[in-house]
Amino acid sequence: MTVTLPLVNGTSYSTINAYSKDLLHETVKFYENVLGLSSREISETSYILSNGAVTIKVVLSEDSTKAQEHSKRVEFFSKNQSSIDWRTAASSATVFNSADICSVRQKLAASNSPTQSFPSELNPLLLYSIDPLGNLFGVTATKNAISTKPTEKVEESHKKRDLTSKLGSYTDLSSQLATSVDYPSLPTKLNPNKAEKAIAVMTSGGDAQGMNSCVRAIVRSTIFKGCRAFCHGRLRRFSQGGPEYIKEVTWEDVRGWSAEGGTNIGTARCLEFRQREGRLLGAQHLIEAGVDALIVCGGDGSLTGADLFRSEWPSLIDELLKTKKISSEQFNRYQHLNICGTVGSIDNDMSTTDATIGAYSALDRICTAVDYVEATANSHSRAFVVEVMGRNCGWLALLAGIATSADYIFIPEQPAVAGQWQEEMCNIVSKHRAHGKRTSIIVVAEGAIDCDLNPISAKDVHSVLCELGLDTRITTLGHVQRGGTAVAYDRMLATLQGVEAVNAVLDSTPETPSALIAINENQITRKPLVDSVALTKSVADAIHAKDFKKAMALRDTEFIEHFNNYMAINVADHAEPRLPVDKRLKIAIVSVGAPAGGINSAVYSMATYCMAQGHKPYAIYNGFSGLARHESVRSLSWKDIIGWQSRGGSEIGTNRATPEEADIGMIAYYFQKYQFDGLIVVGGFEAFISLHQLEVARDSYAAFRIPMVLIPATLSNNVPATEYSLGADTALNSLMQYCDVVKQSAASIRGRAFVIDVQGGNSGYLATCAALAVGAQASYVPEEGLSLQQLSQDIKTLDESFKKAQGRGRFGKVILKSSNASKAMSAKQIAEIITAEAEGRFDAKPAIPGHVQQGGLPSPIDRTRATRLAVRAVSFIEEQQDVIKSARAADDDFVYEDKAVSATASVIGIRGTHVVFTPIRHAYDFEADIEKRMPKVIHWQATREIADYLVGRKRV
Ligand SMILES: Nc1ncnc2c1ncn2[C@@H]1O[C@H](COP(=O)(O)OP(=O)(O)OP(=O)(O)O)[C@@H](O)[C@H]1O
Ligand SMILES: O=P(O)(O)OC[C@H]1O[C@](O)(CO)[C@@H](O)[C@@H]1O
Ligand SMILES: [Mg+2]
Repeated sequence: MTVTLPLVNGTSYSTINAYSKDLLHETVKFYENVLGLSSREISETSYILSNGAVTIKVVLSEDSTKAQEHSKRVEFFSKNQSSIDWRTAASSATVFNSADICSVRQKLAASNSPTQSFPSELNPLLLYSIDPLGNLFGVTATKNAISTKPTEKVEESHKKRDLTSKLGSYTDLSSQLATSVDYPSLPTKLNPNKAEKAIAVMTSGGDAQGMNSCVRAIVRSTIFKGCRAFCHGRLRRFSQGGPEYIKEVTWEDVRGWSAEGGTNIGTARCLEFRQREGRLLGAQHLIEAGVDALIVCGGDGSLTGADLFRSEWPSLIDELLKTKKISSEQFNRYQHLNICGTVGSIDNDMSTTDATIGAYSALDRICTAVDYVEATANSHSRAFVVEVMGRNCGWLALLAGIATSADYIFIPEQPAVAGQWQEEMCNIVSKHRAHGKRTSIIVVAEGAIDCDLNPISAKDVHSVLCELGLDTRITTLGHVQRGGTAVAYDRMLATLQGVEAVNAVLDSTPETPSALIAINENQITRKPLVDSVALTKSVADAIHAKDFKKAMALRDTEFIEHFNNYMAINVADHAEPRLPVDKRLKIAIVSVGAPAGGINSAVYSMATYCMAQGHKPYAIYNGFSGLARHESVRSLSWKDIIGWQSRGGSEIGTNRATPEEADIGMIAYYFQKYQFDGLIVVGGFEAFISLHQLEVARDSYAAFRIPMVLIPATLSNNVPATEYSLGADTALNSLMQYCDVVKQSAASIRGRAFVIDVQGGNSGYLATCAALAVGAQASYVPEEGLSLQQLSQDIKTLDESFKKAQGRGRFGKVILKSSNASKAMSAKQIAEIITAEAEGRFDAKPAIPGHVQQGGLPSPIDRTRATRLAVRAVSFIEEQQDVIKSARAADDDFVYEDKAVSATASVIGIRGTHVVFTPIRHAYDFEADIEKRMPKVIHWQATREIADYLVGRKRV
């Protein structure tokens, strides 16, 4: 089945891309859940965005009768489309809208419905519709009518994906059909007043790394969309100064800002704004400066203020009119305050978003500091109490605790029991010492309290440890945590959120609730500002009311998951295991492929979590060939893995050989010998192939009839069934730092560009993300290839840009070229072509970071994600025991084809807003391009468009 949906003019590429993916996913789910086709009966799924249309393709297997019948059904329906005429309507209206669906309904009802000649289970046919806001609807066509409500399943998935808050109002389809109301027009680029719109950005509260990227993205996106950009330059405060402090800014003003720490437009905490008079003055200044929309980048406090400002706006302008501070024209024009929030704060304390801009950079500073402190602590066998920021939120302390495998943490959400924490902490520290650890690291959040709300300070903890007899020091990290430049994640988050904030204010109507731009797992989302503020406040209220259970529940689910993981792995091998003896397993871990940041963290977390549960963890050293040749299996003890959480490379070695290459028979023999109950494979595409080989080999080798999970880990980020692989973030940071350095060198020379060769096999992920993070002039990736026309266009753009530079700094340029983007042209050759074409006006040099991209120490993101995925993988192995056991009971007759059994070998991945397990068989058969060693669907495609337009790159 192929469905082609024409794109709406002006709908952002990222929206369409994201929803095409959802649509494809829904289609497959529909086939599986509604029509009962198994994944094996669906032989191909893909979507293509081209020529102003998205084409969703689902090919059903020819050898399935059910599938054939369904195909006939679709074919019949397709043939009747011309008489129904909805496709014509769709192409003129450019969407399937309510009117089109109405017309299908009427015409189908009037016609002799074709459905009656088909078995009843094939009756439902789902029509999909994407409205101009990107909402996805499903409609069921049955014998006599088209049900006007989205099917239950689609409705459920609506709820799950939280489209309502993501994209503004979701109007029930049935009411739309009944009244035939038209969808609101898409305003982003079509807004007739766009040229008149003045969009201002301000940063507020404590500074945070990444705020500059956010401002840069807002300014450039605003200008790109044909509006005027303003910054509250030296204003520094909402209500201080006059309109003269709100300055118009140009494209060039924000050049190079992504690589700078802090916020260049200044920030402050403004007491006056907490009072109505302060907000009144703020309103007056905005109106006098002619600002139509305001984007605030700040923390929970700033956004609380912004929300209050929004709610008070009508009364503020009333008063300004009455007191003649503004004219009646101004009053009429500025009736509605168009305001939007992006969350910039190192504290990560805003509800409804997983991360705030700056939080991961601050975490990076903390982890680096603790890694440094570890070395001196180890030398003296000392204890260190490390105090971290976070105000009333324990996120930084919790994540730092996981990432550095700290011995104990204090966070406000889970206060220590007054009078008891001393003994508990000493107990754990002593046990760790007894097990051979020479250092003790205690992380204390600055807002740490006990359950009576008494603050617990670093000094309090220090005294207790001294009493225990430990040579103890305090390190207060302070503002170092807000220092330095942003990590890649924050630059990307800030950039994508800045772009989305501009879209949100342009989409906004007086009826639209003000948006907060959030991120949930990997997806940029919009949430109603008012709800986010209220939820954030309720966490503080709950803590204040000593309702810590509620406070914890109100933090996002990821926070709770991190907390539980920390608690579990921290008592590994010391406390009584959680599971009864008969539930305890032997679980092995093996690394396959190239080293990647986070592999050690995954092994550490897997092993410690296994110990906490009562399982026995085994490491297979040096990949499958190590096992086949040298029986390199060792059970891991707590002492073996001290410090692994934060180490780079792979302590258990790694090897590219797949089981078949290594000797699958020998591997089965050793699996049998050690009686493994579960296997975790960590690695990239070879690991993916390996897991598939093991699953297929279950047919012949009983030893593989155990639950098996792949934790994707590769800097290429090319493993199917996940949008994210461990190691990609570490690599991205290494590459980004490298780019910053050469960019600075290029800027000093004035007229120079560097062409940087980027690793990643056939995947353009690294080059694409690095381009976004550093503001590269262009990136060439294998998915697109490199045409001479595009190169020539990029040289022209470079030329224009250097002309504008007129010898000023900040104009250092980099071009990123994935090694496999072109076999014909290397980075060196491209640099030579650019130099020759420039005829002396500027030059270009190649730069090859090579294996530096594998990174040194794993980034905090890779460490903490590794922990999360490893704990989930072990839980999966536990949960799947019963399924596999009952299948195994049949022995020779192992139910190989059974869907549930085949799903016991899965890839754990992050997809959209969820951590999901995808059966390896499904991922291999339908989601992988084995020849290219790539997933079929490229999820980062949309960011390429953004990266391009933010540097003014033109596509040919
Ligand atoms: N309840 C409120 N009412 C009005 N304005 C507020 C309120 N809370 C905060 N603000 C405004 O926002 C500013 C910044 O708030 P705050 O100091 O809490 O920082 P933040 O935005 O939370 O950032 P961070 O916590 O990262 O430093 C305050 O100085 C004040 O101007
Ligand atoms: O910038 P100041 O006034 O020192 O404030 C420090 C506070 O700001 C933050 O760094 C950000 O909110 C907090 O973690 C810390 O409590
Ligand atoms: Mg705050």
